Amino acid sequence: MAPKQIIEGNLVTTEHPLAKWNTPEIEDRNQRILQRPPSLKISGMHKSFGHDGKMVKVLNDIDFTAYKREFVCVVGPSGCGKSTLARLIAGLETYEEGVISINDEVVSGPGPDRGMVFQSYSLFPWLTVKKNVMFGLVENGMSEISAEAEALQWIDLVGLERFANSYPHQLSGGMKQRVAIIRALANKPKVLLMDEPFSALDPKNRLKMQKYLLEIWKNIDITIFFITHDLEEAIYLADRILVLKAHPGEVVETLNVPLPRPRKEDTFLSEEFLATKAYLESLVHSEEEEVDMEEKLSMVRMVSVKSDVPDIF
Ligand SMILES: Nc1ncnc2c1ncn2[C@@H]1O[C@H](COP(=O)(O)OP(=O)(O)OP(=O)(O)O)[C@@H](O)[C@H]1O
Repeated sequence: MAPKQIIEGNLVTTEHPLAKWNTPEIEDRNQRILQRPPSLKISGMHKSFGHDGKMVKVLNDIDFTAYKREFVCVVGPSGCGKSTLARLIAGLETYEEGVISINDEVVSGPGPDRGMVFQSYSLFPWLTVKKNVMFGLVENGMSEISAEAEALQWIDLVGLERFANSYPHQLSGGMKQRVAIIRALANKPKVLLMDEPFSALDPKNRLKMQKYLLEIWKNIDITIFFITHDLEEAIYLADRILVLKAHPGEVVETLNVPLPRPRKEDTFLSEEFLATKAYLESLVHSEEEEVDMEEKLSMVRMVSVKSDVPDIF
């Protein structure tokens, strides 16, 4: 969907397709977010990986700033570098050019200012829920007694008090992800990086977890950088959505979500929600079709190289 051109007299301006949903209240909220101190800053960042002896650029000139207590979702076609971006911010990968900083401190490796939650439940299976949450606290020098008291408060917050002494295999997927979230949050990171954390859950539990996360986020001082394939999830959760394209991964748009908060279940049915989804689909899926076509063409090229195998299709 291209921005609409508006012609007034001799003046030609372009209006964003979602402009009509950007009410003064939403604009005001967005402006207030942009005035907060930057929490995560990515400037001129480039990342390449070696493939078949050649370096292939995966992320190209990424510039993005997330502000304190902002909820940012990242969407884009498969392979556009979403997970790589999360790993770079986490300090698990190195990059060739540019700078990533958290609260003005340059990232040079993993650190306690960033918490991580991934799709696979990364809990220690040999530790109880309580010990899993206590783990990082004790590692960071807290006494066992204080860490236990702190862990129990977090466990309470997500309604798992009855399961404090259970092991991960005794929990449902949603419960495990709640533990993974509080385990990351207990260390009081500035930024919580979440890579498709709910994609293994069924739709009902996924919605429940999205609500939990919004509730937790509302109550603590944390910036969330959340990667998802699910456009509805991104719209429901985010203040802003970072849209990437693939080959190489580049920023297509940073979209202010034109939806008021608090968001409820009927948010999913609102006109502005549906308009935002249609707009994002036009950005992400046209990209995906292009990628598919490129893959199909390269397969055609592969089979068309003089083959002795008879064509059976
Ligand atoms: N360690 C690695 N070594 C080589 N190439 C890699 C490595 N990690 C990622 N890539 C490549 O980088 C590109 C981006 O991968 P990445 O997993 O970041 O994309 P994504 O957008 O998260 O994909 P998806 O949505 O399918 O999870 C892909 O082409 C992938 O093959």
